[in-house]
Formats: sequence, C-alpha cells, structure tokens
Amino acid sequence: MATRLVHPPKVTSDPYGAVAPPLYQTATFHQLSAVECGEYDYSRSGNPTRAQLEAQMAALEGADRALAFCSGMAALSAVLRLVASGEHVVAGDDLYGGTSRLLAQVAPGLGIEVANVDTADIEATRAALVPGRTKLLMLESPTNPRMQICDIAALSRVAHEAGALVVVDNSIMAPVFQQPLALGADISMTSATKFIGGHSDITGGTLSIRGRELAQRLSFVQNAEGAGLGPFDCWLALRGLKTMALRMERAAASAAALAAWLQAHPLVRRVNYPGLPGHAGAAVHATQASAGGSLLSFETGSVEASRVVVEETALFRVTVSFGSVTSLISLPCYMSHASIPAAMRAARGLPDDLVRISVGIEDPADLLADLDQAFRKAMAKVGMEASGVPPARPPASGREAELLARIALLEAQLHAQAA
Ligand SMILES: Cc1ncc(COP(=O)(O)O)c(C=O)c1O
Ligand SMILES: N[C@@H](CCSC[C@H](N)C(=O)O)C(=O)O
Repeated sequence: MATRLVHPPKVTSDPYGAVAPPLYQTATFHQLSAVECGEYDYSRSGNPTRAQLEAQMAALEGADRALAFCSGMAALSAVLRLVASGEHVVAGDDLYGGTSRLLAQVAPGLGIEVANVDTADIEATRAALVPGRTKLLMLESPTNPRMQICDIAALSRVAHEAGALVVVDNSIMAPVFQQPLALGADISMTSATKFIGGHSDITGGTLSIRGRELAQRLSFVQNAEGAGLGPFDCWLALRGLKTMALRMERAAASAAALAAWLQAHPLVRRVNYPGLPGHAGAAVHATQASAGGSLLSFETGSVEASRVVVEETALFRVTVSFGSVTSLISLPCYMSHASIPAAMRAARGLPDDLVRISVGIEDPADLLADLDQAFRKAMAKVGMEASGVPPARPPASGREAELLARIALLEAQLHAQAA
C-alpha cells in the first residue's frame, strides 16, 4: 500500500516528465473542431487531474472505476440517486450526523423510505431488508462516533440475497486499513476531507465502484448534477495520498497507546476503540481491517467533565472532522452529530458526554501529557481525587507504539480465530 500510494498509475501523458501530477486548472478544453470533441470538453464532465485521482483510487481499492466528488456528502447523495421513489434503503443506526440527516430529511422528500437498524446484528439487518424493494444497504464500520463494527462480508451476502446493493462508508479506515470491495461491497465511499487530504485543507469524497454498469450510472449522476471535485482539490488529494499510509500508521499507533491509557483512567467510563481487545467488535474488525485506526471516543459520565477535557487540551484542536495531521477533539452531540434530534440521539444510545478524539501525527508523549493535564482539570471540576490516574508515560518511541498496536491487533485476530 505504501509503495502503491507513491507510485500511482499514470493516466495523463506529460511531455516534461513532471514528478508531481500536472494540475489542469481549467473549466473548458479547446475542441478538435466544431463537431469533434477530444477526451475532455468541460471540467464538470471530466478533467485530467480528476481522472488521475479517480484512477488512483480505483487501483487502491480494486475497483472497476472510482469517481471524485466535491464532498463525502455529495458522494453519498449520488449513491442515493440509485434509489427511486417508492423504494427502500436500510442503514445503520449509528451513522455520521450528516448521513443521518440525508436519510432522515432528504430521502423522504425523494419518496425513499429508510429503515435504521443495528448493523452489528446480522439477523436484525436481514429482517429489515425487503426483498425486491430494498435497493441499498448503507453501512459504516467503524461507525462515527461510537466506533461500532459490523461484518461487511456477511452483510454483503445478506443484502445481495435480497437484491440490494451495498455501500460502505470507509472514511474512518480509508483504503489503507480496510478495503470494502474485497469484502463483497459494491461501493466504497471515503470522505477525502479526512485521511486522503490529511491536512484539513480540502473537502472531497470518492466512490470506488465494482461493476462498469453501476459505475456508468454514478458517473452520469456526477456529471448531470455537477458535484465532481474541482481540479485543485483533486491535486491536493493526490498529494495527500502519497503520505496517507505513513500518516495513518503513525496516528493509529499513537491512538492505540492513548486508548489504553484512557481505558485505565478513573474518570473514563467507557472507551470506544476497535483496536482494544475488549471492544465488542474487535474480533470482527480484526478479520476485515488491518489496524484500529486513529479515531476513538470515550464517555466520562459527566457533560461538564467532558467539556473541560475538550476545552482544556492544548494540542487537540476543538473542531469537527478527523483524519488530519493535527489532533482534533470534539463533543459529537454538540458538534458533528448536532443535526440528529436529541431524542433520536438518546434512542440510539449516543450520550451527550461522549468525547471524540482524532489522533494526529504529533509525538504521542506530548499528546498523552496534554490529555493528562486536561483530565486533571476535569477531575478537579467534578471533585474527584487524582489518585489512580495512570502514568502518562507513553511507549518510548513511535516505533514501540507501532509494535504495541500491531500486537494488540494480532491478539484480536487470534481471538477472532479462536471464536
Ligand atoms: C463517516 C463520515 N462519512 C461522511 C462524511 C461526510 O464527508 P464530508 O464532510 O466530506 O462531506 C463525514 C464527515 O463529514 C463522516 O464523518
Ligand atoms: N456543520 C457540519 C458538521 C460537519 S461534521 C464533519 C465530520 N464528518 C465529523 O464527523 O466531524 C454539518 O452540518 O454537516
């Protein structure tokens, strides 16, 4: 993966042999004549820089074709266009807030009925699918923000038996750690705003698609509705891709160390991180992904304490989004998932005190020390003694952290095999 990210397939012929892909920052292309068009005519319909990004994503995910959109939501909206009025979608019940909003507030206006189900429960998902009427099963694994895991291969089989297509939102793992098409999904969506861009400087989304006919339908939507990614953002995404494995491996190793520390902390009631052997989905996750990733969430039992942790950290930026080189921290119920009505959040078990952390590529020792000082302030706020706080002693080096993360994943894999 690391090598393929640096050596993408070349789709543009560059007479100068530029090492960086050329940026075709143009809206239109000179035609061969008034009645003959060359390969490109208009950047909404196609652009060589976008074609380069799409070819690389297709190669990375073993797809027949990939398409790049101006955001992850635009990519998911294009997928929703595969469903006609009167048809049915089954989706998970712990989804990114924007996806929940699309399904709860946009889909009904299109005449599309949506059923939300706990996709960790294969039989419940099977029961929610209506053969012949359900056209799409929408999955996230891990889910945002509770990091729940579903079995992508088993659910793909169940959905296909019912005649539904499967789209997996792979934004949290990205192709570096998980490849949904290889597990049986039809479409893998990645918000390029996250790990692909990697520097919090673009919004984008990609669809990697199995099957030429399906890809053609989605490509038609991309052009007809005009939500393709612009050339400069494609160029930034191409640049981000080169270091994606390096960034993700480093951040995942640090996240594993932070998750272990949080789990031992007296102020923390629960840690959601699929790289922890005790996580309910760890065994399934270990069979379909190669790391726990760098996103995790935890509960303190007190919104007040969680808020102090979030606001008192200095290296973790209080911001929505994830997958950046910079560590980020948030209260999902007040930020990324605020568009889900409070009653629905409560029904789905999404607590207000949940804190989400996106671990960046900083030195894990600094991140731990920063969390430790913020937690001490939070404990003081809720009148807790600082006794029992685990030492904020990180693994001696990034390499050691990486090895520990690999060992944790191997343990989870052994667990899975034994089961
Ligand atoms: C899991 C997940 N899917 C999809 C999206 C949508 O991506 P974008 O913000 O690029 O539209 C986000 C975040 O926004 C997300 O967290
Ligand atoms: N105001 C935005 C919120 C974006 S959340 C971004 C990201 N997916 C995350 O989970 O942090 C909106 O309303 O969409």
